[in-house]
Amino acid sequence: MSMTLPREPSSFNPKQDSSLTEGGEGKYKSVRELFGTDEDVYIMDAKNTGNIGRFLNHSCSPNIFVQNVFVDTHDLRFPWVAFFTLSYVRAGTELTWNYNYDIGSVPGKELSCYCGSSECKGRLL
Ligand SMILES: C[S@@+](CC[C@H](N)C(=O)[O-])C[C@H]1O[C@@H](n2cnc3c(N)ncnc32)[C@H](O)[C@@H]1O
Repeated sequence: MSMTLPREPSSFNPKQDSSLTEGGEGKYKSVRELFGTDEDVYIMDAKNTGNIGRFLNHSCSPNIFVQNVFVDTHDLRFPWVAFFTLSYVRAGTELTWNYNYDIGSVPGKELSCYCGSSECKGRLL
């Protein structure tokens, strides 16, 4: 018999988590500053921890796509972020998705794309 523990939305305040700060200085840069103070946003940041999905690379010709799925609540703020294949994928093939970042949207940040696709746009950011 398998038991499934209830999955609760968690709250997280980076300013209260001492593992993310060192000597009062922020150890990791928060992306919260990219949003306005009046914007009520939830950010899923897998930089330091997360499941295997955080290792999926971007490709300009991806073989999977991402979709929000509502499993344990219909609260739009707490979807499961699910990946589905776009077509048959042979075992051993790297799974990649299109990050769909807006190139030039993060001031001072440029990221070249190395997906290797013939349709590569050359940049992630
Ligand atoms: C979600 S992580 C993917 C896993 C990461 N490659 C790793 O080894 O931990 C996203 C980061 O991987 C890198 N990355 C993913 N796809 C890329 C691509 N097509 N070209 C260049 N860098 C990529 C970028 O540094 C990006 O910020």
